[in-house]
Amino acid sequence: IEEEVKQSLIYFLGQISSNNGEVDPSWGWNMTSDPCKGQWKGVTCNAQLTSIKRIVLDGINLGGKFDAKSLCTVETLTVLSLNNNSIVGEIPEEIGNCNQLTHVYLSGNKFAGNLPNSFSNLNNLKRLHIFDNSFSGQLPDLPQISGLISFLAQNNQFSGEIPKFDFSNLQMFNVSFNNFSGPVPDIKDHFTSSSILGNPGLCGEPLSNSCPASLPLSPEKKSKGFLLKKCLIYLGYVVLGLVFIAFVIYKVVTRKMAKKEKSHEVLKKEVGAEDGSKKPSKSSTSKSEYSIPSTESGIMATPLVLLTSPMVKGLRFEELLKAPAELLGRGRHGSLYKVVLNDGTTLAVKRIKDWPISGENFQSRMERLDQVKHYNVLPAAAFYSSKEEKLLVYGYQQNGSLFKLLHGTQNGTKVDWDIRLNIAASIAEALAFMHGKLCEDGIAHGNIKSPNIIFNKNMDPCISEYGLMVVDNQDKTMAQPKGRTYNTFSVDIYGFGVILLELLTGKLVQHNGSELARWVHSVVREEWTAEVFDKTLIKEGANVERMVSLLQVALKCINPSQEARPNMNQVATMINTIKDEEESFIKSTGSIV
Ligand SMILES: Nc1ncnc2c1ncn2[C@@H]1O[C@H](COP(=O)(O)OP(=O)(O)OP(=O)(O)O)[C@@H](O)[C@H]1O
Repeated sequence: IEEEVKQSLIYFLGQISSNNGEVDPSWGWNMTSDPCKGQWKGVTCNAQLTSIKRIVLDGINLGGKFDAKSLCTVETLTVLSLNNNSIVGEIPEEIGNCNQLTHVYLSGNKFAGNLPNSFSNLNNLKRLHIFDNSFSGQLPDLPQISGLISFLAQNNQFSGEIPKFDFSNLQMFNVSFNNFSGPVPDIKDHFTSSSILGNPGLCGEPLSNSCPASLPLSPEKKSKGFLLKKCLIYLGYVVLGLVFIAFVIYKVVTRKMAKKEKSHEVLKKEVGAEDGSKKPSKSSTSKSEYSIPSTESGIMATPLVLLTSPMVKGLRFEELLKAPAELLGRGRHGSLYKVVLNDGTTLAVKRIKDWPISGENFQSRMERLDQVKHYNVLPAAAFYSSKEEKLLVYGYQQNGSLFKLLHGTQNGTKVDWDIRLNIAASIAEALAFMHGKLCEDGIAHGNIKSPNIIFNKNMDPCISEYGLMVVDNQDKTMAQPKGRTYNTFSVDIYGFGVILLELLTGKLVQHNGSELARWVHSVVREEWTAEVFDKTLIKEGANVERMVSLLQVALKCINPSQEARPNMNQVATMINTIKDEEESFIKSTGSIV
């Protein structure tokens, strides 16, 4: 664990313990001990002891303030539990930086003020329990967090309307005894009135006081409203007119520019043809023989497009092509190179050939993908596109892939059940998030498999190459009725199901997983289910019931009929339930947390 992280956490504990920053020495939080080796009270880490996952400091008389900035230097924190203390003051906006948090338990304290808006950015959050405090003001946009399954905020002073949660996804919900007002949202199929009681300003079913019918407008108000409406309509016409004029100007200018560029390109081509040494092509001698070979004439039809990652700031295409490159793999769709830049930055560059996608479509696809970020999805840092090839630039991740972890020869690496379940849950969450955000754009991953799950510097799993493949014929799974269009999203779900099978059986995947799927089906049919699981899991004493539950999720995902497969949100919820069961089991046996 980095020194900076330790220092920040010790500061956090000092602030939250009391007002004078003192830390109880018997809790072991000091610079000379390791938070992950059981020496820091209430801290637990991942199985490799490389990153902090949980901080649980319930009922130990903490009476200071909550310093989110120092806490959130721990990027990997998933569980924060500070129930039943006397913590005072507000929760700062910086809590939004702890974006790995899945469980936040702050009940029974003296927290006051608003719940910051940044809470709605915690898109991995599942359980938020803040009851028995003095929070006030309106709630942030919590319904934006699609995976939230439990929200308990009773006995506070929250006001305003109750946000429009998707109550069918919530397992627990309680906002009773606050100052909420307005109509009660439609909870009746999911929760009883006890979830909303004690809010004098609320009205409507299932409460006994019905909401007042909206009052008719007075004539004066009516005419004012009419005038306003008229003004807005005229304003709308003016804006539309302006947009149209701007569009025409834009078209004329871009057409002129395109003409100019074309002639420029032709000129460049001619120069290139005259002077072969200027071509950064395969045969070029000016370049290291290990650099990325280019199949093209060397004319850069389009420049390298840099996305929002700071890693490639100011990088030029020539520099990328000239840098020493090592071929890491040659897949079905292209090759992957490890490239080291002059300043030591290490990149992974994927070169895709013959992708029948127009430059414009490719560009807008990449730009859209750049807007959708998830901690467990590796973002592209830059791209290059020409007719013949596309290059995608990522940060190089040195910790290998899931394929390597499961089937590699790293001697003695123990991939226990806890690690496997956490990998499954993180990937499911990330894929559900991406599917949700990119559903309308029709951009699925297209090639989900264990070599495309790679580990970042914290050893957390990341999905790589999202959206790089438009699914082709070979990727289609079997037994689809003829003429039916393929849904790339459900191809991802099949791919994810095969990854689950790999995690459970430890077996290698061949032929798109169809053989492994057949074998698993045959064993399960014969009711030898336990035979399916990886022997190391059985030896470790992993809970067979929960392994069977995960196997059932896998079998649902690889259902030959696309329509019968669950969507990624449902898959993530099922796996999270298994994980929750595992966590409460661990809690009840007292081994962790
Ligand atoms: N950003 C990265 N950093 C480090 N290693 C990576 C990165 N991206 C992919 N890899 C690893 O490099 C290897 C080769 O990747 P490549 O994309 O060529 O293989 P592939 O995904 O099997 O091919 P294809 O997708 O074309 O079928 C894989 O084992 C993968 O785990």
